[in-house]
Amino acid sequence: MKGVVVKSTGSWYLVRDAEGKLHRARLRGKFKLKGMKVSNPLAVGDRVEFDVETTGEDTAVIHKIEDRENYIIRKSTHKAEHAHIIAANLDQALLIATLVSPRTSFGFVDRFLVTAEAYGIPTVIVYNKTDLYDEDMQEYQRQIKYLYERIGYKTMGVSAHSNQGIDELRELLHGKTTLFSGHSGVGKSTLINLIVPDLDLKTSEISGFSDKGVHTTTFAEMFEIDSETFIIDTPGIKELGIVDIPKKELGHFFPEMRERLNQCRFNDCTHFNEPGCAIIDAVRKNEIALTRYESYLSMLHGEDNRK
Ligand SMILES: Nc1nc2c(ncn2[C@@H]2O[C@H](COP(=O)(O)OP(=O)(O)OP(=O)(O)O)[C@@H](O)[C@H]2O)c(=O)[nH]1
Ligand SMILES: [Zn+2]
Repeated sequence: MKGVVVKSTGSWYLVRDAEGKLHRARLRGKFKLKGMKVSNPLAVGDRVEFDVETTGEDTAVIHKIEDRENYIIRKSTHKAEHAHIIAANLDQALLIATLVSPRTSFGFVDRFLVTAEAYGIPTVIVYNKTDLYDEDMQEYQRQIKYLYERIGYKTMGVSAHSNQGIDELRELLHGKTTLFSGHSGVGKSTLINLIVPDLDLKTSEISGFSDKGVHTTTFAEMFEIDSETFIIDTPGIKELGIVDIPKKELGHFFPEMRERLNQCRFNDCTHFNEPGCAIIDAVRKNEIALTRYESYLSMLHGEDNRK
């Protein structure tokens, strides 16, 4: 039978078959993945082939993993040189952000978008909590929308509290497997609860304490909206995992820079202070947003502005 992994604890898996039935499964023997050092052979979203049998508590045995269209990884907590696959075969990622309580920085948004570009995952930026935005903030949000849509990222405003934009959000998800990401407190759980029927995710009141270390053992999970629409939630993982991008390639992951890279005087231009740089020129002419260029420089210089 064929199925999709909807939950992975590392030792056993929950697999959804084509009819929507769930099977508790384990992996047959040892699996080696081509060319990758990973601490977990199988992740949420993986498409597998399995046999139904009864072996103790488990009712299925997975014997084949299909090649992944894409995947996101983080460094393994166990072995430094190993990667841990968080989720696989994503159609899109939603970056949930807010302008207030807590405000999401451009640095975080841009870093997320760069990682998504590197993984090849289309991203939509969703500003939640619009019910809290006053007129100035609404205007600010329109500017942000313009800024990001100009470079190809769909941006929308929603409110889980007043239901604004929720129908449009449902439409966006339909027929796709979508990863929900964003800082703690932006309203991921509240939105997922609103969208997935019969689900009761714990939503937390924002406290003054940071959640360092609390979530580190939680695993990604896939929720079914209907037979062809799924949401993947990654508790405690605010970013899109890790990618190592060489400095001289960083510009390729900014769409508005990508299209201008061949216009720089020097082939190996880092767009920092080189003469004849088409990127710096475009920033001066306001064709590239200053906040985007600032995010680029901060990533180029290895600053961590994820906070
Ligand atoms: N005003 C307003 N508050 C919201 C909205 N959506 C969520 N909240 C509140 O924001 C707080 C955090 O929401 P959660 O859904 O727990 O946020 P989360 O992103 O899942 O946070 P973690 O579980 O820590 O990752 C809660 O108090 C929610 O009630 C909204 O649209 N408007
Ligand atoms: Zn340049």
